[in-house]
Amino acid sequence: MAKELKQSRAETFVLAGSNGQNGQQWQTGLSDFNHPLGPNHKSRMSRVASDVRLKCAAYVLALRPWSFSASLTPVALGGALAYKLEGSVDLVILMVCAVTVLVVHGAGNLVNTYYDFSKGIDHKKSDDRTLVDEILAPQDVVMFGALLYSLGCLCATLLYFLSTLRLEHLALIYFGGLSSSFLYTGGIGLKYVALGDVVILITFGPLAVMFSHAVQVGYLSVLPLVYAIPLALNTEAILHSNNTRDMDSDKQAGIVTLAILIGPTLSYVLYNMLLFVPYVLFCLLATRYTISMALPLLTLPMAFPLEKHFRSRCYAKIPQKTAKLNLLMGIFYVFGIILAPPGSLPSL
Ligand SMILES: CC(C)=CCC/C(C)=C/CC/C(C)=C/CC/C(C)=C/COP(=O)(O)OP(=O)(O)O
Ligand SMILES: Cc1cc(O)c2ccccc2c1O
Repeated sequence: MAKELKQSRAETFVLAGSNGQNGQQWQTGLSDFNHPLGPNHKSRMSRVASDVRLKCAAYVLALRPWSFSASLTPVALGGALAYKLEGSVDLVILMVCAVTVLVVHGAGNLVNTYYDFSKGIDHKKSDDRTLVDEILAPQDVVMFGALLYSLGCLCATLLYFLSTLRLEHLALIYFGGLSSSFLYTGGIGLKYVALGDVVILITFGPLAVMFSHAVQVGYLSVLPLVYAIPLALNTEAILHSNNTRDMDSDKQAGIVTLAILIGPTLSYVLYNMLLFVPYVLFCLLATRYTISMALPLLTLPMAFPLEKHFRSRCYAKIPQKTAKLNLLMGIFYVFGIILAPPGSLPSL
């Protein structure tokens, strides 16, 4: 009985997100009576189909796709740099690289879901309630995570055959990204000892941009590391707002994050720095090198309301809203690089 209740709660939760599917299900149910093999056959089929759909929706929700901009924009940036500074971009490599990074990021989110739940950090009011609300079982999350890591390794192997990058360099960056995604909450759990911010700054910034650039051009370069800085700072703003929001519950659970260490006032100062320093960098690039670097400044009007919400401690949807800003800033940054006149961008 309790199990049925939980399942129906999970179904309601998932269906609530699937715009207007209910009406369609009603229609399917009525047409069951006209099925040649009898009403039960079709209704069982449609129940199985709807179960599969619900399960798939639950898996997608568990990945927390709102955060995917954080891994897609550095891949696009690495590709744009390769195109602009080296004159080449292979769209197949770009796509495979995007899938590789996305899949490792998704797996990292699942590892985070599993360990936060097993350590009692996620609770009824948490953002991530996949396991708390029993939408999926812990074993489902483990299996899905393992599947994504395997898919990531398959994609990395494909990249080895598509790109001229040396195996040792490809493996170094790929397994660096993979182990960061696991160790963020798994194993030693870097997030729980205030090192999560460093992991995010490195993996979603220099590492991912360098990976995307290297598979395009076939060698490692320090240039992508420099270009990654503005975007990495903005991505870290997503995590820092997340950790500031969760400060009290994280403290209660006995873990330490940077937000807990510095307290709410300095957290506000840090959030502002992470939010606005990239704009200062874009201003410098636009005035000293090329005006196309001013394109990301178009997102500035989105940043001010975020600062205001943070100041008034309305943290509720700040990580998701910062992720939206991150996506737009990344897109404009990439276009700024693509549209820059030849030879106008800073190179080392
Ligand atoms: C270079 C290559 C090949 C891959 C890099 C791929 C990436 C970007 C991996 C990073 C994976 C990673 C560290 C994921 C963790 C994601 C994360 C920050 C989850 C949020 O954790 P919490 O701070 O617990 O947030 P919630 O409170 O919302 O659960
Ligand atoms: C779920 C989640 C939550 C976050 O706060 C993130 C912040 C930066 C990068 C990725 C993030 C993420 O995947």
